[in-house]
Amino acid sequence: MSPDPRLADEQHHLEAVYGRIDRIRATTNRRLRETLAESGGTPQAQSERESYERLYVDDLAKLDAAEHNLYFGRLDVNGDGPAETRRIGRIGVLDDDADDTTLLLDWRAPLSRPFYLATPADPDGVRVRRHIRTNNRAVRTVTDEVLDGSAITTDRSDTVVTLGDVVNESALVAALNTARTGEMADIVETIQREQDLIIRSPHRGVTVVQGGPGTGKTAVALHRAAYLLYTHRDLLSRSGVLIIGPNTEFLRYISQVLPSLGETGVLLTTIGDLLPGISTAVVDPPATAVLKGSTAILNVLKRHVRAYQSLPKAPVTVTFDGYPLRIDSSLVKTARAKARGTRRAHNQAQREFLRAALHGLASAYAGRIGSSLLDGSQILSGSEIADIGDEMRADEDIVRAVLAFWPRLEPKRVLTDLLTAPSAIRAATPGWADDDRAALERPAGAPFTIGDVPLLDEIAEVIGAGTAEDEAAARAQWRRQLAEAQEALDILAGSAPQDLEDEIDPEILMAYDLIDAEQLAQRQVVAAHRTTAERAYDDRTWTFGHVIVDEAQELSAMAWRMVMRRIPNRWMTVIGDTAQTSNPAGAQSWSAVFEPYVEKRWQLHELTVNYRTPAAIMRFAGRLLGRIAPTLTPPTSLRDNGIEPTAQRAASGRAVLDAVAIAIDADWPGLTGIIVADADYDSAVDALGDRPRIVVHTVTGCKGLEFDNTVVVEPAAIVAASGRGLNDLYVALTRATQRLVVVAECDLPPELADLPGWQEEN
Ligand SMILES: Nc1ncnc2c1ncn2[C@@H]1O[C@H](COP(=O)(O)OP(=O)(O)OP(=O)(O)O)[C@@H](O)[C@H]1O
Repeated sequence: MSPDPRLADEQHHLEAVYGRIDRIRATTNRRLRETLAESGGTPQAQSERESYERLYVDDLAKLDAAEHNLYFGRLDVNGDGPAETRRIGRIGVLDDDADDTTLLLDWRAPLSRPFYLATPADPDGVRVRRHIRTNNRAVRTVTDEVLDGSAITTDRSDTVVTLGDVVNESALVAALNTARTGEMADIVETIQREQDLIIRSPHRGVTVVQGGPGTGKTAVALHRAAYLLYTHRDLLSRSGVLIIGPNTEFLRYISQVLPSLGETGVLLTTIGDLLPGISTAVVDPPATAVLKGSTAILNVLKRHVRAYQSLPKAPVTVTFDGYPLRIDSSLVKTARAKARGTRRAHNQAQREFLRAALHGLASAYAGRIGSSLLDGSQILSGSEIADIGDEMRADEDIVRAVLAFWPRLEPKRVLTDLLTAPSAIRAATPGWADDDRAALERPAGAPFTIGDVPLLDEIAEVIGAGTAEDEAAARAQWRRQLAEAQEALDILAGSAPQDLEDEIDPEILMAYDLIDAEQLAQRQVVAAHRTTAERAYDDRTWTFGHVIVDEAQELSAMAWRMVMRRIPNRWMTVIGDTAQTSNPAGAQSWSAVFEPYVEKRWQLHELTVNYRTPAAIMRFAGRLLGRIAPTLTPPTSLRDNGIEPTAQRAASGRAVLDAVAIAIDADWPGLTGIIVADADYDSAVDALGDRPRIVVHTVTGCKGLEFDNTVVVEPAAIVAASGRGLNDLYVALTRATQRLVVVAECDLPPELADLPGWQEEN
């Protein structure tokens, strides 16, 4: 058989593309070297150099990341105009010839869209859609789909015709059958119609993507991030895109997808890591999680903060100018009323408290020294009394004594004070049951949990503070940065309808003003060389341009408040499956989550095809869905690989050991995941030792991940371990792309009892 001329044709084009990429790389490398060789200059010049350095390094990283399978698709189009060939790649590439010829169209460009949407029934002008597989800069295969009956089909056996709703079917099946590596791959070559509609959705509010396991929700969310960054580059490169995932293992799993699409600089984080200065993966017990996750905790936090605004039990005496003065309950009460009357956050209102208390002390002092000998009336003027108040402000002892009744607060300290003191909990929870109070309490020295992070964020709001680290950093930098801070304050004064209006005189700035100014200054001036993601990560008050939440069903109501604070424009993509919720404080319905924030202005999209789990496995897993969420339909598996799932009875006490032995002995191709209840995790890891291509996960840790083969250990233990045990089992059973083996010592749930190989005990 003669060589396929299409291969030579595509190879020729591929070489033109890589030739151009190599030239871009050489130029960027040269510029980087030149920038690194420069030194000295003003701080401004240095900062600019750092920006350029970052830009060049980023560009090089993007070229490297997109190198693999850079060119993958081609459309031969004959619409109304002349026939046209469009070549589609992971990133767009223009030639450096006189016409800037398009060598590759970016997959996100509108002209590329028919690659994902065209069908024989609706070809949209496309005559032939071609898939090009390359490896190491060489074209390996070329597959054509002829979409228009008039086209002359090349006489090759790999020509397939699009079937039903599935677009690019042979490439899709090949992608789905590829062995997993433990890192998620992009799906840019085979995005399906229902996925494309979400990825390119123009909706500017909350877009919710609900779909069963394996329906490509995560893939869709990541490609939507890439699409939005491409389409709204100016806006989103300044404000940033935030992706929130369930745990760091999951974030690691998905971390390469965006770089492979030429996008770096998106901030990926978990709820436990979202607040600057704290990082936690510790999970609360279920009863505690429910209490901390519900908005009923808001009043508890507010009451607890108000408890710091205290009254002296006995008068405190301070000395001014040799005269003893009393800080008593009535003086503090008056100052407290003034401070509360500002309706500002605790730390911000401290200034008014101090002013009012010093005014009270100054008046008392004036009463001692300035009363008329004739009638006892005050002979000092109001402004003289104010001057005395100012003098007192310079007296550290007086200020310290006054501020004991309105101390400056810091979120971690406030929360720790609450959770570790039964008396504080009791005072802040009137009407609560003692069991609930006990569930909130934790021993001194215990670490912060994921459920604490939204509480810390909420406290930071209530007291009007960043985290301690922020503030310490801001104070240290303040003197050096006053000039920039002042400039930023002007911006603040000019743009923000905030309650700082009356405080832009630099002479009377308090620490919190300077923090805001400094943060703004950092944003606008000083840190120009840091990426948007880095700046956003360090700043609690950063607001993003777009936020994506994956496994969103796991977020509590309090976690949603924290997320919403970071996205005031509410432009979000939220993906999840309420049937997979394992957090007892997580979501049962999307309307309950979103209506408080956007009322009816959110859109729901459903994905219905399971690209991951073969039909034979889904047959069993789907039965559990009937018990978890009878109204949801299990997704339809795209593939049936002919491998039946099986179950094996383990000997007494040997379920974990048998499961590990099975995984090792079977030596299946690809990646194998052993999924166990939390309590069995350590023994499974010990039994496995260090094995390539076999990993152990807990049911919660495997969320969002997938393996070619899975061994699910002791379903009864998984179900019994939590109130959402059935959901967890459903997640575990749907992780496999090829085969599933269940190993159990106890009886299986009835839905699984007819798994091939399982022996009921007599
Ligand atoms: N159009 C597609 N082309 C190729 N592969 C796809 C496509 N859509 C989904 N996949 C693959 O299917 C698998 C499941 O996708 P993904 O993890 O995004 O699903 P999910 O809905 O987030 O699942 P879960 O809820 O179970 O975590 C992944 O391997 C993904 O790459």
